[in-house]
Amino acid sequence: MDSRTKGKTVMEVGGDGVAVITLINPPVNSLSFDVLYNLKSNYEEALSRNDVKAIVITGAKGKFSGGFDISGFGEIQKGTRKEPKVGYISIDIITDLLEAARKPSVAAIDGLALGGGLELSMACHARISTPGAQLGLPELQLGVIPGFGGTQRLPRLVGLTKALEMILTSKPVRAEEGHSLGLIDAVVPSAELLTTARRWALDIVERRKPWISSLLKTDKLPPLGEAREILKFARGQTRKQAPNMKHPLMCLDALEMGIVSGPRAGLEKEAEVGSQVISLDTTKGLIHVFFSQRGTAKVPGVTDGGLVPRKIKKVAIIGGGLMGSGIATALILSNYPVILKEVNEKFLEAGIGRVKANLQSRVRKGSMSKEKFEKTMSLLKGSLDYESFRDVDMVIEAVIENISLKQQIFADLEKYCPQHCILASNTSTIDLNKIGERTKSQDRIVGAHFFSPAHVMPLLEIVRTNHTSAQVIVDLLDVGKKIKKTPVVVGNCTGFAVNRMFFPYTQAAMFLVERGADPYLIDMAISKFGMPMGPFRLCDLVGFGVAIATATQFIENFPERTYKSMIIPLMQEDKRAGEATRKGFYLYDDKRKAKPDPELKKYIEKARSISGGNVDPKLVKLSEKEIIEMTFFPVVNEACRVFAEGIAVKAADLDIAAIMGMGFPPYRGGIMFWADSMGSKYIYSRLDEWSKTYGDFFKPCAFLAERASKGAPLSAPVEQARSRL
Ligand SMILES: CCCCC[C@H](O)CC(=O)SCCNC(=O)CCNC(=O)[C@H](O)C(C)(C)COP(=O)(O)OP(=O)(O)OC[C@H]1O[C@@H](n2cnc3c(N)ncnc32)[C@H](O)[C@@H]1OP(=O)(O)O
Ligand SMILES: NC(=O)c1ccc[n+]([C@@H]2O[C@H](COP(=O)([O-])OP(=O)(O)OC[C@H]3O[C@@H](n4cnc5c(N)ncnc54)[C@H](O)[C@@H]3O)[C@@H](O)[C@H]2O)c1
Repeated sequence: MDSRTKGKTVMEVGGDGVAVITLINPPVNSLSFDVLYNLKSNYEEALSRNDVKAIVITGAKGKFSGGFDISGFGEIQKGTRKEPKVGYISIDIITDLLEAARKPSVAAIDGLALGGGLELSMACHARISTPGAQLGLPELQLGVIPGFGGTQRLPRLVGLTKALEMILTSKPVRAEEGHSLGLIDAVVPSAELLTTARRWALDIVERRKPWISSLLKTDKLPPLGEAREILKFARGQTRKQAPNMKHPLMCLDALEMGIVSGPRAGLEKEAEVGSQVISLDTTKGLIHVFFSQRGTAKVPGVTDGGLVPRKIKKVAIIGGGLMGSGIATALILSNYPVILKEVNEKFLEAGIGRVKANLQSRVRKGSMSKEKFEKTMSLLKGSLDYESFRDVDMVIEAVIENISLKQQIFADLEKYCPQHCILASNTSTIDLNKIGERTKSQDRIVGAHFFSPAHVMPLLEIVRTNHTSAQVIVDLLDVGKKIKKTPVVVGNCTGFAVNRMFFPYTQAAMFLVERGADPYLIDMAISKFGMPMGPFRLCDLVGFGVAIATATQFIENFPERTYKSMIIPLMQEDKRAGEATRKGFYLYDDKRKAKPDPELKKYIEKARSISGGNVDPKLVKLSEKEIIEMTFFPVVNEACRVFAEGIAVKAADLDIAAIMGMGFPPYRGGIMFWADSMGSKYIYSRLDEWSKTYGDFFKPCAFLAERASKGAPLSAPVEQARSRL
């Protein structure tokens, strides 16, 4: 393959008169422009050759195609590649050359056919797949729309309702379901895939099998009135679920056009809006997230040294509380045998009970069978001592946040665990060097910071100290992948990356209400921005005990930039400690529904008199934009410090950490990506102005000041920015 080209297709013509065109672009045979243009020329050749009667399209190495090459969108967005004429690939090549050809084609699908991959196969005259193949149109999740005819062909093959479900949820179906839906014509074992597809193609030529153009099918489409009602409902749901995104509605426009005005008009509309969505900010954010998420496991100096992850056969967890039970659940769900250690029978039983409850909720929802539940639970063993730790490969400590207790535990672990055993802590704030102070095992001590609930939240912060060995990080990255977490490797400091970046978020919100802003309007503005909930609702959910313990760490470690509000401690004194006590910033009913509490005013006023601050008329009437800036720019400021100190290797890691650890809206691309969309100069100038009026909590850090002075992006690598400065 030419090193400048990205992928290719090859064509082989058999003695049976079938031309097999294979898509080759590892690792997922994505459809780069090179692959698509090669496919076109192979196709033209196949159509012009007298020895070719029919065509089979397949993918190399057990994968049909993962869709259009996503990096192509980035090239178009950056202007490094000119977008082809609107509709050129979808109409000129896929529809007019391929689907309308005089010779039939069959798609032979192994592994996956996603996005453009499935769309290409839907333009073929039949689809044969192997069992378990994944078929889907996940484009909306990337901020784009199916742009190779998927909005037109999928409803015609599987019906409008199912097509909408597949497109709007981005969820693929398996081959077996695809077969029952009419998307797949036959499911055959892998070894028979190509022979069956060839025979099928020749059968179409001989008219033993129907020659079907998906685009011209109408039998699965509902009558027009009904279709309009279905689309109206889908639009309503989409507006509710994705209020800040335009592309899902634009996708529905293309679907509707095809149903109302016919498939050709639909294809044209799809091509038009498909081209428009590429330049939306939300699309840029989502594509950045796609690559950043896959980049977190690439750690310079760690994963590029040829180290192979060691096999972790057995894991021990110390502490079966909220976190320990969640971590145990995540591990046994991925088939790791786990020992759970607790202080006494009662706590052990409670811990195992929590794991059981986590799994039972899956059984209740129908996502886990009773047999699988029993089998999974059988991987968990309880223990009250360290005897069974003698053959474990990894320990994760998850006891209460108490430094001397953790130090004692690590000293014990050194005695009982084998020498190769990884010693991990789930601490949220404590310096790992201190935890390991009483051991000689610094090279195998690492942070495995899960987020609550640990079996649900997708992020795993892997915290390395200056002594943690690269092998231990590689091992933990592998465990993270196996338990389906996105790992982010960060350095050791108070709060690591996520908690440290986000500590100013709640503090900014407390500051604003003490100066007269309405807490419920703040929560509303932040939810509208796309966070799962606002800072006050979040404090209620986390509980004031945890909130105070965490705030104390930041007050101790970063006193010069911590806003010390008494609102939460005052409420806690009155035994309102958040949702668990049914009273916090909100009042909670039996169904845990939150409602504002007029009593809250009393605590705010008292806190204000303690801090000595005054109501500021400007802050009473903040616009939504101002609320967002005053709560998130301090977060950006702290993220800059985290990046400048090398706690995160790449700014993109902080984006993923913010999205997966705090629920920052993915379509905004993450905290640093979002900040760069506004520019370092602007953020610096706002923080600088507020710090002059309201104090050092808002003071921009040196890194931000430096980048702003040169107009450099915050996310540029640290060295590169230095050399530009
Ligand atoms: C004018 C243009 C119109 C275009 C119209 C068209 O309708 C648009 C599309 O088709 S958009 C693409 C739709 N496809 C997808 O969204 C699939 C995205 N990929 C995935 O979901 C997964 O990668 C997977 C299920 C295909 C494989 O998952 P797995 O866990 O096995 O592996 P990774 O996710 O780690 O991926 C391995 C490497 O492959 C790269 N990659 C995957 N898909 C694509 C792609 N479509 N384009 C480019 N690159 C892709 C991924 O980045 C990984 O790369 P590394 O460098 O990290 O190894
Ligand atoms: N709660 C969160 O949201 C959260 C999130 C991330 C990390 N963390 C961290 O995880 C750790 C645990 O937090 P949690 O919320 O699960 O606490 P928790 O109080 O729910 O559970 C701690 C458990 O540890 C047990 N324990 C205490 N000493 C022990 C010992 N010597 N041997 C075995 N078990 C012992 C206790 O009996 C208790 O069941 C803390 O370090 C915390 O900072 C918490």
